[in-house]
Amino acid sequence: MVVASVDNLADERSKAQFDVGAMKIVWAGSKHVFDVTDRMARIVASDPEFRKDNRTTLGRKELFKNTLRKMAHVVKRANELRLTEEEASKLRFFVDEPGYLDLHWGMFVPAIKGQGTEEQQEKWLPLASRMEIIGCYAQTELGHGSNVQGLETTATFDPKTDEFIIHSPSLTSYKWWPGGLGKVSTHVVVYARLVSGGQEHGIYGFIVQLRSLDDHTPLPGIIIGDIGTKFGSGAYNTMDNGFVCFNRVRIPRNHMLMRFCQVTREGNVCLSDVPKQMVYGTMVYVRQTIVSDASWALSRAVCIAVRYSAIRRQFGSQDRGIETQVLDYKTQQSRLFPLLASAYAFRFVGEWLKWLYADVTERLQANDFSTLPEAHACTAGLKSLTTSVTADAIEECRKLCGGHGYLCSSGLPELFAVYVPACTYEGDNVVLLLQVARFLVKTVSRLAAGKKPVGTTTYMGNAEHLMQCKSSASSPEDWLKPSVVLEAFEARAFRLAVACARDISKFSTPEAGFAELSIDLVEAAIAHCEVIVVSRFIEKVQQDIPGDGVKEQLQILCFIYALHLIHKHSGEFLSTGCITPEQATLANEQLRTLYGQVRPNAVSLVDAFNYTDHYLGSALGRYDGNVYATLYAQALRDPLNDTVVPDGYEEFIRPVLKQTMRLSRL
Ligand SMILES: CC/C=C\C/C=C\C/C=C\C/C=C/C(=O)SCCNC(=O)CCNC(=O)[C@H](O)C(C)(C)COP(=O)(O)OP(=O)(O)OC[C@H]1O[C@@H](n2cnc3c(N)ncnc32)[C@H](O)[C@@H]1OP(=O)(O)O
Ligand SMILES: Cc1cc2nc3c(=O)[nH]c(=O)nc-3n(C[C@H](O)[C@H](O)[C@H](O)COP(=O)(O)OP(=O)(O)OC[C@H]3O[C@@H](n4cnc5c(N)ncnc54)[C@H](O)[C@@H]3O)c2cc1C
Repeated sequence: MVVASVDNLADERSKAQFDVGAMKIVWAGSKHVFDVTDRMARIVASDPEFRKDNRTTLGRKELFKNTLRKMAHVVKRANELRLTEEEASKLRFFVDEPGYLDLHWGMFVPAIKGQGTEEQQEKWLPLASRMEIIGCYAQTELGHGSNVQGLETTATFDPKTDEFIIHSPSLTSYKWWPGGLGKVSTHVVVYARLVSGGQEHGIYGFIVQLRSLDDHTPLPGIIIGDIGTKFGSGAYNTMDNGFVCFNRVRIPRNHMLMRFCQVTREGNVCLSDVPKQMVYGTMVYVRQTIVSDASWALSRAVCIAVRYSAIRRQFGSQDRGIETQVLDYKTQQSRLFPLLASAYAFRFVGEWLKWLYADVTERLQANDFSTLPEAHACTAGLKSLTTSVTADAIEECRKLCGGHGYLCSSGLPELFAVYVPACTYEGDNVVLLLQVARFLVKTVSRLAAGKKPVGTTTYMGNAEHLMQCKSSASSPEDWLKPSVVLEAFEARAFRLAVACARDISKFSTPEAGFAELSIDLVEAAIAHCEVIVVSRFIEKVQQDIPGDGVKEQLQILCFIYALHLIHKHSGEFLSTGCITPEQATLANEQLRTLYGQVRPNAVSLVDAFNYTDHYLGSALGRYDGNVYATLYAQALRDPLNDTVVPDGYEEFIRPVLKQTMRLSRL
C-alpha cells in the first residue's frame, strides 16, 4: 500500500510537460530570491527547535511559552548566521508561527520608518533593530476598529511639562487586539486623538513604553493583558493579542511621530503640506504585504490538496482492481484547478503590487501625492479580494481531502484558523471594498467631467466602447484570446461601476445613495479588482519566460483563472450584456478542455512552490506521497493514545458499564 502511494507521485512527476526547476524560479520571482528562500526553508526544516507538529495538542500557556522559545531561537540563529534583513524575514516566515516578531518587524518598525521624522528614526530604529526594545502597533480599540476616526484614546499636550498625556477615557477606548501587546512588547505605537490648546487635531501615532526594561512589569498607569483564546487549536493562539488601558500616562513631546504633523514646544500644531491620509501609511504598506502572503497560504493548501488527490483513489475499478485517482474526477478538477490558478494569479499580482507600492513611495518622497488614492484603492481592494478567496479556498481544500482533511494532521484546519482573520485584520474586507467603490464612483464622475483615468482605471477611458461592446467569442478557442477575455472583464466592471454612479445620483445625497447601494458597490469593486488580477496575469504570460513549457503552463493557468471567474460571476457578465448565454457555454467548454491540459502537470505545478514537508506540515501533502503510513504514525502519537485504557476509565466508564450491566440483568 505504501509503495503504491509513493509510485503515484513519482508517476505524476514523470508526466510533467514543463521544466519544474525553471517554474520554481518564476514562482520565487528571481534566482536570487529562490536561493535565499530555499536556504532559509531548509535551515528551519532541519532544526528540531522549530518542530511544529505538536502545536494543536498544547494548552494555551504551554503553546505560548513554546512560541517565545522559538522566537528567541529565531533571533539567536539570525545573529549567529549573520542573516541579512531579507534572509531573516524568510527565516521567520518558514518558522510558520504567529508571534510578536511579526508585529515588531511588520508594523512597529514600518510605522516609525513611515511616520517618524529623521531624528526619531535615528533614535528608535537602531534600538528596534538590535531588539533592545520590542514593539507593536495599537490602533484598534474595544469599541472601534474599522472606523479609525472614531478612536477614543486621547493624547493631550501639556505645555507645562512638554509632555503628552495618553489616556483611555472609557472601557470602549481600551486598545484591544494588537498582536504582541498582551505579554511581550516593551513599546507600542499607539494611535490617539491629538488634543492641544483644548482643540482636537485628528488621529496620530505616539510611541509609548509599556513595560520596564528591567523586570518587564507594566509601567505606572498601564493596565495590560491578553484578550483571550482565539479560534482553532494552536493557530493564532501562539500570539498574545492584547488589551491596554492608559491612565493619564505621560510621554515626552518628541514621542509623537511627527513626520506629517508637528506639535511645537508651545503646543502649536503644524500640519505638513501633505494629505492627512499619510498617517494611514502603515496600513497601506501592510495590506500590500498581505496580498503576497495570500499566495503563500493559498498555494500551501492547494499543494496539500493536489498531492493528496493524486494519491487518493475511490471507485472506478472492475473486480477490485486499481481504483481511480480522485484527481481524475472532473468535479475534483473543477474545484481544485481554479484554486491552483488563483495561487499563481495572486503571486503575480502580489509582485506587481510590491512594484506599485515602491513606485508610490518614491513619488511621495518627491512630494507627488497624485497616485496615493490609486495605491490606497489597489492595496485595499486586492487585500480584500485575495484574503477572502484564500480563506474560502483553504476550506475548499479541506473538503477536497475528504474526511482526512478534517484531521489536524492534514495541516488544513490549523492553516484555516491561522489564515481566516486576514479577512478582518488590516481592515475588514467589506469595509475595504467600499473604499474601492468610493474611488471607482469618483473616477466615473471625473470621466463625465472629461478627466482621463490613469493607472488601473485607464481602461475606463475607453468608456464608449466598454458600454456598447458585445463579445466576439464564437468558439471555445476564442476564449483563449487575451483581448476577448480582457474586454469582457473590463466591460463588466465598467458597466457595474457606471450603474452604481448613475443610481447614486438618484438619491437626495451621495452619502444616502452610497449607503443604500452598498451591496452593488461591493460587487462593482470586486469586478474592478478582478480586472487588475486578470490583466496582470495576462501581462505576465505575454512576457518572455525561460524554461521548457513554462510559459505554456502559465497560459493555461491564466485562462483557467479568467474563465472560472466568468463562470462564477456569469450572472453579472450576462445581466450587463457583456456576453451571451451561448458565449458563457463556450467559455465553460474551453474551461473543461483546460482542466484536461493541467491534469498531467498538476503535481509538478505544486512542486514548483518548492515547499518543504516542514513548512507544509501535512500528512496528506508530503512530497513522497506516503500518506497513509504517516496518518497512522501521527494518530499513534496523539496524547489520547499515550495509554491503551484512557484516563477517566475508572471514574467515568466503569461506573456506566456497571450500571448498564445492572439494568440489563433486571
Ligand atoms: C510584513 C509583515 C506583515 C504584517 C504583520 C504581521 C501580521 C499581520 C497580522 C495582524 C496585524 C494586524 C494589524 C491591524 O489590524 S492594525 C489595524 C488596522 N485597521 C484598519 O485597517 C482600519 C480600517 N479603517 C480604515 O482604514 C479607515 O478608517 C477607512 C479607510 C475605512 C475610513 O477612513 P476615514 O474615516 O478617514 O474616512 P473616509 O471618508 O472613508 O476617507 C477619507 C479619504 O481618505 C482616503 N483614504 C482612506 N484610507 C486611506 C489610506 N490608507 N491611504 C490613502 N487614502 C486613504 C479615502 O479614499 C478618502 O479619500 P477621498 O474619497 O478622496 O476623500
Ligand atoms: C487576529 C487579529 C489580529 C489583529 N491585530 C491587530 C493589531 O496588531 N493592531 C491593531 O490595532 N488591530 C489589530 N486587529 C484588529 C483589526 O484591525 C480589526 O478587528 C479590524 O480592523 C476590523 O475592525 P472591527 O473589529 O472594528 O470590525 P467592525 O467594523 O466592528 O466589523 C463588524 C462588521 O461590521 C461591518 N461593517 C463595519 N463598518 C461598516 C460599514 N461602514 N459598512 C458596511 N459594513 C460595515 C463589517 O463588514 C463587519 O461585518 C487584529 C484583529 C485580528 C482578528
